[in-house]
Amino acid sequence: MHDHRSRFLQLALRAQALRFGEFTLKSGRTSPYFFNAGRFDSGVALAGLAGCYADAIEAAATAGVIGEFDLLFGPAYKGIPLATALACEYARRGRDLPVAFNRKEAKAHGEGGSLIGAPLDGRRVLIVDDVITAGTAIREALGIIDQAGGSVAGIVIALDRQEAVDPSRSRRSAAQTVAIEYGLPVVAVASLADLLVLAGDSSDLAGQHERLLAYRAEYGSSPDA
Ligand SMILES: O=P(O)(O)OC[C@H]1O[C@H](OP(=O)(O)OP(=O)(O)O)[C@H](O)[C@@H]1O
Ligand SMILES: O=C(O)c1cc(=O)[nH]c(=O)[nH]1
Repeated sequence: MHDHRSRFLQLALRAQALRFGEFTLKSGRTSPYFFNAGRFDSGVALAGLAGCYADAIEAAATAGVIGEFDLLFGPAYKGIPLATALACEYARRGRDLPVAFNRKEAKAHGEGGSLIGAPLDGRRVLIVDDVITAGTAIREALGIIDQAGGSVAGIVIALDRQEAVDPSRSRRSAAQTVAIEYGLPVVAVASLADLLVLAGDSSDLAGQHERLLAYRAEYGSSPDA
């Protein structure tokens, strides 16, 4: 497993951002695990997470999976601190990248509108979000960026849950669907497959491994779908 993958999963477990139990997802599915990026709730935790994103992007760029981008966009809400922390990480690595994000409810006074930060017009935008399940949040972000005159260079997320959008019809995940439909690279720091490897190797997570496997058997995507 790539260093940034296992480092991210360990950080997420330590921050209790990765939890096991019974959780209702935005899609309505009941999941035995949940990734809550909001638990990266201190400067040190966010800096560690941002380092994992930056390393995953660098690995994808080296592999030729992702091209040039010149703005980071974080979809509300959890994408906002993630894109901001990643911009700070890039600054630490010597690159000053513009950053922008949206409001879920447009503001009617002051500067108004629903976009905050650097203008998107004419920019090659990298979307920075936490997790992809059914792809609803990512599709919304694609629409926002298009409307604002930006072009999307790719999407980076912390965790690809690798779930089939509609398992009764196909085993294609939301990440695969977005990649095919929009021709965009989707880079994940880690995926359900990585979590399964970790859970399979860890005596602490032995009890979770079976439940994760059962969930994947029911909803999991297939790499060649
Ligand atoms: O792929 P999807 O099925 O859309 O699910 C994943 C999205 O769901 C959550 O966002 P949510 O809209 O709950 O908002 P939040 O960032 O405000 O928590 C999460 O932060 C992802 O963005
Ligand atoms: O599908 C979701 O709604 C979802 C899954 C997950 O692991 N984390 C999250 O914030 N949302």
